[in-house]
Amino acid sequence: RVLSSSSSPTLTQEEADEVVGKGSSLIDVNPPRGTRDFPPDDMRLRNWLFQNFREVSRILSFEEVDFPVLESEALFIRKAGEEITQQLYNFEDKGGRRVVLRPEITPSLARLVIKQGKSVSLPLKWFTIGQCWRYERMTRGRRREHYQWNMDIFGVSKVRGEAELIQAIVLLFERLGINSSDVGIRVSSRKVLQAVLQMYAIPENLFTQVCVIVDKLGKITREEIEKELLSLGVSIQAVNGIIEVLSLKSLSKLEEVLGSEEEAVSELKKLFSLAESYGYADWICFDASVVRGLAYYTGIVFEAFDREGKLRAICGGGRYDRLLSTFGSEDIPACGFGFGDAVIVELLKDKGLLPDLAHRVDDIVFPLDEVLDGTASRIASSLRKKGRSVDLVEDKRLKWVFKHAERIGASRLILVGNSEWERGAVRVKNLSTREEFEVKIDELV
Ligand SMILES: CC(=O)Nc1cnc2ccccc2c1
Repeated sequence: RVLSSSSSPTLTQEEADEVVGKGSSLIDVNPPRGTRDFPPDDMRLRNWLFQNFREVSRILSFEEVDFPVLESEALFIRKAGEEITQQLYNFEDKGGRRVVLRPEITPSLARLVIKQGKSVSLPLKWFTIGQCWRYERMTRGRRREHYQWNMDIFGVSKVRGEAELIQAIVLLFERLGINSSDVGIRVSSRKVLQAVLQMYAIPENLFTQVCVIVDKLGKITREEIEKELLSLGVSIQAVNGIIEVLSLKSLSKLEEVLGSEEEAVSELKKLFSLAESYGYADWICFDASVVRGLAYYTGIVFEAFDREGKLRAICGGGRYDRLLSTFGSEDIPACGFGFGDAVIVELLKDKGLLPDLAHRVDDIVFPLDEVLDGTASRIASSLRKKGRSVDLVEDKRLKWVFKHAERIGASRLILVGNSEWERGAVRVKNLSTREEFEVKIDELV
């Protein structure tokens, strides 16, 4: 019964295998490769993070929606060479249908908006927190699932949409104790790249693939990027022009290159002006190298990063005005972001901002004599009906009960003893003041 004792630390796989060696048929107790269990401590942290996601969504007056984790594979088949579509967790179900564990949320959102059609009034602002999957060769030992908070606005074509989304992100960081000296938000627009491709007369139909390639700037070498662009038929002059413009970090320099009439420039200037009005201007900076790796972005794109440069992007998003037409529907202007549950926790750890979330209960009820177990149950039940969280403990020595009370942060210890009970009372120990007094049962609240 090695695995049952709760006091021993979790067994390593080797120890568990050793137990198997003793002839018992212990199954592999680990979750599937690349996935996580959430034991109580981890689940408290996750609930704390998700509660903050929900609170910010409420404050921005977004409505919660949800979708199946399982989706039709067709929703995610895209030809732009994105990493996310090359790692689809896809399979054929028993009905011969091609399905996937979704790698992202946005296509499901688009599907529901199309399905709801005329019955939704625009603009609509929806959010969800959902698990997303990828099937990656475990060579990189990376996770195959994570939870993502998504916020999306459909029916707003102006940069007010993106400005609202960025406020949500800033509010979330501030709620977690992160400030603009810890984290910045790089902002650009795919219309910058679009303008550059036009300057070099590169065919429109290469736009999406070029975006996916230049998104890898800083992740793979410049030679690699050049090679992939050249293989698309982009001239070496265009490649150099693209990389030169994408290294711009000043909006006025961009205006010099593209001119103030260029939509990319006017939209970005409007967004930075709105940022001043929202009061989050010190969080954002123009950085033309931001393109994001998803094929369907068409305009403003943004990503939050830690200013120490230690971590991958914390969250990211942008405008995707032409996603619905890729599913055969009328286009509706849209913008949104995804915020994963992994990098943010690394950042909080680095900044010493992880909250101390202990298991807390209000009362422990403990019969000092087993003949009082019925009475103890009655007391526990009446406290629970009043909404108090009660841990009813039996078959334990009093010493253990005191330690347990400390461990779970109980506020009160209610001891049911024969002598008190004869007087219709119980002994109550206040575990923060250490005071102890006798309380008539009908005065116990
Ligand atoms: C840091 C991390 O866990 N990233 C991660 C983990 N799982 C994913 C699954 C699908 C898509 C993106 C994913 C990204």
